[in-house]
Amino acid sequence: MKKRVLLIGTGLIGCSLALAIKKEHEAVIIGHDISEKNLADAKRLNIIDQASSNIKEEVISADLIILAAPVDQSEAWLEVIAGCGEAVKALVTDVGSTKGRIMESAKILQENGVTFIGGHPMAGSHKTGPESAKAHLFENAFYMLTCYPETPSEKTEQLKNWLKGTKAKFIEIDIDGHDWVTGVVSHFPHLIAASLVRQAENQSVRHPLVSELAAGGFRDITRIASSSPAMWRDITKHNRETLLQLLKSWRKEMDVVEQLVENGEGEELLQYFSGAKRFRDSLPVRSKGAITSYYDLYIDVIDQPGVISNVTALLADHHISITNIQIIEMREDVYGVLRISFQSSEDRDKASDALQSENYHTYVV
Ligand SMILES: NC(=O)C1=CN([C@@H]2O[C@H](COP(=O)(O)OP(=O)(O)OC[C@H]3O[C@@H](n4cnc5c(N)ncnc54)[C@H](O)[C@@H]3O)[C@@H](O)[C@H]2O)C=CC1
Ligand SMILES: O=C(O)C(=O)Cc1ccc(O)cc1
Repeated sequence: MKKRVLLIGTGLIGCSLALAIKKEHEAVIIGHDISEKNLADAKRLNIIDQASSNIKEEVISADLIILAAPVDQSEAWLEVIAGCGEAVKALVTDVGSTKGRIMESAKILQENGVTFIGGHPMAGSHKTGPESAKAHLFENAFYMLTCYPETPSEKTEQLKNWLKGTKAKFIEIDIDGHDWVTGVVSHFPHLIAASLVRQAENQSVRHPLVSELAAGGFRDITRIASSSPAMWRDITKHNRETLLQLLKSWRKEMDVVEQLVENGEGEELLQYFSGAKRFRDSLPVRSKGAITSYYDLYIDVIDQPGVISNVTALLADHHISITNIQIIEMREDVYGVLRISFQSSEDRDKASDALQSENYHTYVV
């Protein structure tokens, strides 16, 4: 008999996992969601095989349960699963960006002999829902796993086997370590990106050029501020302690910066920026990190009606999806530049080949 996977939350991450599981396993995937639309889209796109009709029965008959709703909601689902008692035989996991509270709440499953292993695939997008899901979303990305000291290692291996189609790099990490590291490299940068954008908005009333000039690089460094506010609300609530500690140390860092600016002493400033450059330049270039990278391709285009739709239609014909498109400069009869972002370097290379074969001039910066 085919194994049964119950996916609770048929959004971007849940559906991407479902697609990756389907590549490697002959399982039946049952979806459940409070959004009728997302559930229907997941079914229409053949990501799930069926929508759940009786959720308690599905919990009991599942071999694997994946909680892929926002972190606050996944906590509530743990209680529903615990309520099904010892009849539950599934291995249970989640995809939440934070682990402390989830792992604490999931302890109730142990009383029924049910294994819960926390999961966090460290890749995503600012898009949501099943239509943005991709089987290769997690390829080469880190996939953090958190266990209890008593979790049998064969259960962890079982989960990795279920998820092998993701082609992610699994890392087992302790719960506090997870929330600290992701706090530093993902959650805290999100707070700062949001506050930078709000600062620019506040200052834009003083000078209208602020918005104009915030295009380009400012948009790039604040890109993550455009991802789901509801998701980040929940992450911030769940990783509160880490974020408060990081805010304290950031304030100290800002005091140092303020002093440097006030002193205006060249050598001190040079040392500060050199230190930042040194550490940044030492970061691995080719591996994926906590914040999704986008792969940009630049295309020279002349301003003629329909040029953008020609480019996007060509890419659609080659089944290449784009994550963003921006015109950098375009005046009548003058060459402009289109910047198109892709989710992988493979997509970017395919796009470049397709466009060059139609005589477009493309380049990577
Ligand atoms: N978006 C990203 O880049 C990443 C997100 N995550 C985590 O993945 C989880 C899901 O995020 P996404 O897939 O990006 O969001 P999404 O918005 O695409 O999907 C979430 C889904 O959960 C459903 N949902 C909400 N409340 C529910 C409930 N009570 N019961 C059942 N379904 C419910 C929503 O209707 C939606 O279909 C979050 O916990 C997030 O922290 C982890 C890694 C990356
Ligand atoms: O939008 C982006 O670039 C991200 O940073 C995606 C992301 C969001 C939340 C996570 O827990 C992990 C990855």
